[in-house]
Amino acid sequence: MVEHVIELKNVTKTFKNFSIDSLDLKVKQGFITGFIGANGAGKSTTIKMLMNLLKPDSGEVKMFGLDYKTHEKEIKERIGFVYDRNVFYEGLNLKDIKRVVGPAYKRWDDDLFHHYVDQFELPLNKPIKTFSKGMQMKASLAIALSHQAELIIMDEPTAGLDPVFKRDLLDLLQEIMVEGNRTIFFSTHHTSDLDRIADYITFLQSGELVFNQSIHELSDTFGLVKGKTELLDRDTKQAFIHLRKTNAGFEALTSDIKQVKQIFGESVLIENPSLEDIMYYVKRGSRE
Ligand SMILES: Nc1ncnc2c1ncn2[C@@H]1O[C@H](COP(=O)(O)OP(=O)(O)OP(=O)(O)O)[C@@H](O)[C@H]1O
Repeated sequence: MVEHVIELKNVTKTFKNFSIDSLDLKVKQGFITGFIGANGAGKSTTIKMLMNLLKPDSGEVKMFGLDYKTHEKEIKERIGFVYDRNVFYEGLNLKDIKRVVGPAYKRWDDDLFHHYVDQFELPLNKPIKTFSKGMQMKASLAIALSHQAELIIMDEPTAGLDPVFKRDLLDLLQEIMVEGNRTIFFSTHHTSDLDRIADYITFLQSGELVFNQSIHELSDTFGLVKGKTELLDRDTKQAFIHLRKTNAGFEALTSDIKQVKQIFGESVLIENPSLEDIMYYVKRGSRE
């Protein structure tokens, strides 16, 4: 069994006004990894390369240790790609989909399909095109689970969902992790989703990987530092990715709590930043 279900090595993809440059990324098997980054950071482009919907200009994409060039069918069998825009014929209902899609997968299980359709409270006889966004997401997830996908890849699954439905979906994702060695990799702008369920966070900015770390490692390294403005000078400022002045003094992000403790001792307050704080300060810091 491979430890990393996704492995990108030196992946480069260049568009006219954007590029992903030498991206190295490993996603661990058996965990939920959240994929974050501002609009246009390259998340969808990366996900498309994982799905072989887009080919890198150079570099290597390995899924389950396998290459699309030689093992496309096997890889696709093992991945469930979940999105709201259903690629299946929109006029079809779930019963038709079972008939059409099921036989395409070696490990398709009709009983499982009915189990999830029941659990997700989806109608079997209504055309998919009449489904709400949330229902389409669930339908897509039911199909992925019915062919027993080991890796579930989702591009912004919670976008546009109401808070109750969203929570429902996140609970579901957590539930399906209990069964076996599944891996979930999904992009989102809702960092609170990740505080709730993610084990690892992959953060992309302008096509570059900022970090790919466990939530625990993040809270060990990143700190939100608050203190009096008098503490700041050219040297001490170096400890921060970015800082902003507030009415009360300054607030700044560090990726090296130890160093901040050495420099400032007890004179500053160090809090645990939210993912949103980290994204905000890293983005601002990169503009300096
Ligand atoms: N086929 C393409 N041709 C040219 N440029 C493209 C193409 N696809 C994506 N881009 C550009 O690549 C950049 C990254 O887009 P991408 O959709 O991967 O970002 P994202 O992180 O998913 O953004 P969002 O969070 O807004 O969905 C954008 O500037 C986009 O305009």
